[in-house]
Amino acid sequence: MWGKRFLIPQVVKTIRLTWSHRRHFYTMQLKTKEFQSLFTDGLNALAEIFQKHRFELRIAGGAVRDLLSGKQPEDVDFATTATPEEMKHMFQAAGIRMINNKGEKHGTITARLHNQNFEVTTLRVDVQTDGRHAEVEFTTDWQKDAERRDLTINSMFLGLDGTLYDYFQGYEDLQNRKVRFVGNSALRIQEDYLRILRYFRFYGRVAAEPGQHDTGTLEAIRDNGRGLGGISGERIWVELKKMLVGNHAAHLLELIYELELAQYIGLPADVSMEEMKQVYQRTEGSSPKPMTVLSPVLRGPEDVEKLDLRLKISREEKTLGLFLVKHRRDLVKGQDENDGLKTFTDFIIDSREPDAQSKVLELLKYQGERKLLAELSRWSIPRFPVSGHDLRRLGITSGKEIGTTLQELRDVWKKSHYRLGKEELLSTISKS
Ligand SMILES: Nc1ccn([C@@H]2O[C@H](COP(=O)(O)OP(=O)(O)OP(=O)(O)O)[C@@H](O)[C@H]2O)c(=O)n1
Ligand SMILES: [Mg+2]
Repeated sequence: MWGKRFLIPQVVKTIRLTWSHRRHFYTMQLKTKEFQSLFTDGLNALAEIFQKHRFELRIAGGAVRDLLSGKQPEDVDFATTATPEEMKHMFQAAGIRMINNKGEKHGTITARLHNQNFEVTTLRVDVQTDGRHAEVEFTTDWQKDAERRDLTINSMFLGLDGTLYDYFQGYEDLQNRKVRFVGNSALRIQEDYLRILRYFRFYGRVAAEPGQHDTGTLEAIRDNGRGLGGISGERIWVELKKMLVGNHAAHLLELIYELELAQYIGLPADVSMEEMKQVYQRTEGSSPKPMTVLSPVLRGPEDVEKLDLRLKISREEKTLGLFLVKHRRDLVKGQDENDGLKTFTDFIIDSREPDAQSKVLELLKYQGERKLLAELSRWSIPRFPVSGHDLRRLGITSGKEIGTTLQELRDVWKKSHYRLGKEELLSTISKS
């Protein structure tokens, strides 16, 4: 019925295949406007330094995936054969500033050129030491670095001359809209259990239809679901949110339940999927917030509290969740055919909730009230025109009386659809 939430990016067709199958990877030339636009003064200067010192420098991972999908990458990570020490010497010799050396242990140096930061990471292999901590070992072998990455579509490198280095058929998978782990799924997941949720998120980003998973992949996820229990709530929530506002979110959330992952990520067990699927359909195309899409599986305030305890959601997300579970059934379109919005605007005007209007907008998305949603988006809270000061001027002195009169006037004003002005409202008292 509805189109896709987001257009799934078409894989770029302008790639020129220059030659194929050199050993077990092939190289291609990518020259798109998104790629060209990366070549700022900063990047050109960076490339020159690596060239001068004869170290290779390539774009790595997510940015390559995005470029091949015709999408402008948000952040671009670089990979190199130079070690962090070698980079430091190189940058120091060229008088280039390096910032926050936090990543250095894992091989990342951040250099600042022409007011732009560049994160460059040494090729590495993750070596497991005690099964919990990964120790890194630097390498100059590009394939080894590709092997430790999560998904084939995230395992490619792009040379600055536009050559694509693809060791695991990532480009083919992207064209076929397949999401696959690199090599053995279970091993990749055990290296970082968050990858289970990354798999779902990228499935939403890449796959054309719900339900086209390799059975082996789903088995590996099911077998390793418990590992999510050891992943920090913040990291889980970041991934889960991206999944919820992407394509196929209802299908993916259902899979989370089918694969028995819910308990490890703060979601209530045994909930009905029906309401969730309906809400997903209703919110299609209305840019719902992640919490709005998730809330149908939250049965009441306790479920929101539990979710917060596990995932450390923001205050704003939590209050929205509480608001939706509280009002999804009792705050509904009124009888007045000519002003269906009235129940909602009255609620907003009387509400002490911060951001009441934006919460009600999410409620209307949840309820699928598209017409009212459009109307409320254009509406702005009218100001009640009478103040205590006005009443004192009319000779009302008792604080209590001022309070009750103001309340009565507010009711008259609301009944008038907020149309009556100050004089009209004040004239209703003198008559009574
Ligand atoms: N758990 C993870 C996280 C990241 N990566 C690798 O590191 C790259 C960069 O990670 P990140 O920036 O977190 O994700 P992106 O894939 O770039 O996605 P996004 O567009 O959301 O940044 C990924 O492409 C992937 O190769 C990985 O293998 N396993
Ligand atoms: Mg990234």
